Amino acid sequence: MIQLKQAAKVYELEAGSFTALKETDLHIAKGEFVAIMGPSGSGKSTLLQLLGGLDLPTRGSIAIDGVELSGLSEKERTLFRRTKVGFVFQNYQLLPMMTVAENIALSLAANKTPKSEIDVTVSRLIREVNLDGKAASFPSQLSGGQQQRVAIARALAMKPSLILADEPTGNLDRKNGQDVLQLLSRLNKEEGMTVVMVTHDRDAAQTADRIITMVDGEVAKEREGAGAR
Ligand SMILES: Nc1ncnc2c1ncn2[C@@H]1O[C@H](COP(=O)(O)OP(=O)(O)OP(=O)(O)O)[C@@H](O)[C@H]1O
Repeated sequence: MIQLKQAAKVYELEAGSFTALKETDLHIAKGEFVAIMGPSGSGKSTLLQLLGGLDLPTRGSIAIDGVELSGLSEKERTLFRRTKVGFVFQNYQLLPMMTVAENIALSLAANKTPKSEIDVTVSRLIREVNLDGKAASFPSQLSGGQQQRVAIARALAMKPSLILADEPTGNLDRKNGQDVLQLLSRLNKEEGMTVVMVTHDRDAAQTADRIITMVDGEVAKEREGAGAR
């Protein structure tokens, strides 16, 4: 599914260059659930951005489903991202002036999906993330856990094969965090989605099949998570 070969990310700054990710080889199989842990600044978000084609490596290569991302034009990469990858962020990133249904429908509308099809898909997704009755609510009227479930529904709208989540439970209390983890785990186990999640929370990481620990821009440790058992 995802193959990094000697992929590195170097930022050029006025003070000199800074290596956020050292040459990394990494393979993530289709249907795998991987957690990425590590201290602040260790390169977790940098790695996640490369995995989703939000950014390109300065050296080395990254391929998703055999497609070499550096070989795509900016436009092709945007289309690739929009159809293959669902992103979930710590702060949800919902549009405050739009309802739950409108937020979920955004990428479908951008892709010129017919209105009747959008309505059916949005209803199905609202049910799937357990937000029945909230279609017309605005994000500010929802709890953090509910907002994150809207963000997950939005990420699922284009039927991506890969979900990338950056600290999806970071702003949530235990119960809401567990609901979000259960949802990600179900999408992974029952719908075969590949999930890569950055987290600071050891318990959350245990949801995964494999836990990767980054230190100073490199993969320092890999171990099995409870999800694999
Ligand atoms: N656009 C950028 N320009 C310059 N340096 C950057 C840029 N993005 C990230 N960095 C640096 O790269 C390093 C890794 O950042 P990254 O966000 O990947 O870390 P992280 O492990 O996700 O940290 P956190 O847990 O705090 O989110 C940091 O030292 C950061 O300052």
